[in-house]
Amino acid sequence: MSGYTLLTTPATNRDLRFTPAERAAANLTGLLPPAHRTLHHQIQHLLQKLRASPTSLTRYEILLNLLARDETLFFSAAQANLPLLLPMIYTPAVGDACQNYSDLSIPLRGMWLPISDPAPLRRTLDNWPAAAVDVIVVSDCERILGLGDLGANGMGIPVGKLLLYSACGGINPARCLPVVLDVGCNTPAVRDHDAYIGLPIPRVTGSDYDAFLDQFMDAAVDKYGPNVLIQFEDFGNANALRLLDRYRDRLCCFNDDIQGTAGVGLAGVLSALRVKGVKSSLQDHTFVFLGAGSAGIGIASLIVLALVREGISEEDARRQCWFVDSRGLIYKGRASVSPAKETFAHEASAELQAVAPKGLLEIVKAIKPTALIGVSTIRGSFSEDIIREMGSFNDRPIIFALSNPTSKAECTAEEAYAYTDGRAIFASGSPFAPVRLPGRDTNLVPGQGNNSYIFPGLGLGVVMSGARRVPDTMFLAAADTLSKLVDAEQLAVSCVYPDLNSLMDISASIAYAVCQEAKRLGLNDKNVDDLDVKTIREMMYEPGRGKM
Ligand SMILES: NC(=O)C1=CN([C@@H]2O[C@H](COP(=O)(O)OP(=O)(O)OC[C@H]3O[C@@H](n4cnc5c(N)ncnc54)[C@H](OP(=O)(O)O)[C@@H]3O)[C@@H](O)[C@H]2O)C=CC1
Ligand SMILES: CC(=O)C(=O)O
Ligand SMILES: [Mg+2]
Repeated sequence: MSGYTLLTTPATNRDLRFTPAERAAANLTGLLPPAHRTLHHQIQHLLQKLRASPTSLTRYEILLNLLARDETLFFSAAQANLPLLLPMIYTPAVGDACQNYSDLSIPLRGMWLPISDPAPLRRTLDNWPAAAVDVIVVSDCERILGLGDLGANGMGIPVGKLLLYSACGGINPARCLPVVLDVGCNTPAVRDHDAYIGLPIPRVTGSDYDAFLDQFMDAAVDKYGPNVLIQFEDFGNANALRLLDRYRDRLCCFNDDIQGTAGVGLAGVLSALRVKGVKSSLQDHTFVFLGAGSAGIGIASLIVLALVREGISEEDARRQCWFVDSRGLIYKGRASVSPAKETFAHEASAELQAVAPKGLLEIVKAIKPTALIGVSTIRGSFSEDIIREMGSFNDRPIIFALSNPTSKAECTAEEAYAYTDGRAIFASGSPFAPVRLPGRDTNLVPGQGNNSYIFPGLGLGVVMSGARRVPDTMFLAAADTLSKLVDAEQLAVSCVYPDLNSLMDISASIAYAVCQEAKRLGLNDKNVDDLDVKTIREMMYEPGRGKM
């Protein structure tokens, strides 16, 4: 490749970094101004521009435009500055981006597949430029973060997840495919907006929806082979678990909101057990989940798997997890309990049944959980009195406000710490800054309990091992690995996740654990015997090195 093509191909463009000799050799003379810049200089300039940029949307535009022009600069900057850039391309900014998608000045990226298109999906997939794809992130955008149904505007999520696959998980961006299955949108304000980019129809459901999903899964496997990893993302509650159950034993797929979140949730809990002052066994804990959807049921199911591994019966393990949904506490015999919720519907005394519809405070008083996990999308639902109540019978209450984006978090880090005199072990789905309580001389550091700690490394392990399926035990292995990477320094400031700066290394460790699990289960189509963490780390995509 040379000349104009070299400059206009994002993967090869090195912009003002081309040296005079390279410019002469590649017919670039005259196509670039005379100045020469180093990568370091350009990263610093980018960071300056981002810091001066006024809103999350303008920063998102800067970054997505850069990505479409110069992948080396984009991923080099991202990999070297993950704590700064992640919130700009992922949560919380990606929520703003999806809510304003049709007004953004960014190049379109990914494939939108409308259910109304009569062309076979298999043929449409041929329009994607890459012949080989390792990972597909697909959404029907019915539940974008905690923001609801955003229809085709939800593309920011598959795109953002795949940027993390490359920036944190070392998968070559050329081998990633973001997909929106456009089956309509049930949010009138989105659908009826005159600039809406998707199908302006109510959501298609039932057998037509299922047939479309089947067609997509078949087309993806036919085009990219049985080892292509398909990640379901931000499907609504009525479909998420159902689709996972439909495909998980047939294809190489997982649901990130159920299983990825489970991995990060369990890892946070395991780390919390190591924070000074907390009882050291999972068996001693009682969990109350606010929200009984994909994320909550996913986390609880993996906690159950971890407890069963410790020798607890599955039934007893489930009894350690209680759920509260929009109708109150779930218990055996309550009305409106779906099969997934039924698994965690326990016998409840008459007193507890009486408390069930009264709200979270009364439920917390009655159950006295050691851990309160928020996956409800309801900002402020962990109110001051609830947090204080958690602190009244726990030395170190575990309080995870995992709903995204920040505007949907059940409470802030500051609230969790302030109302427990700094005793809360807090984590949140979107980032919060460290908190210094009055009169203290050290910060408390909230960990980011986000599945971004899990899916990049998990996907990398699946790709490297050629695993044909993605069983739950891979998420157990990922959670164990993630938790073990939290060091004493982090635990001392109540942080239950490792430093975000080390996400590439974390992903290498998780990938190794996943490869070993694939081998243990006989699922690996590739030989993993020669892989260790160091080898995996060296194979991961970094701009200019890119062995993956
Ligand atoms: N940190 C992370 O890594 C992740 C965070 N999340 C976040 O978690 C949140 C939930 O996601 P997900 O589980 O997939 O969503 P779902 O739509 O599957 O589930 C939402 C749940 O919240 C419940 N809920 C809604 N309103 C209330 C209320 N007022 N009180 C109690 N419960 C309520 C719903 O109740 P009902 O069943 O009665 O309708 C439902 O059970 C989102 O904000 C998402 O961004 C999700 C995945 C990963
Ligand atoms: C993080 C994530 O996957 C979500 O909030 O949906
Ligand atoms: Mg999600």
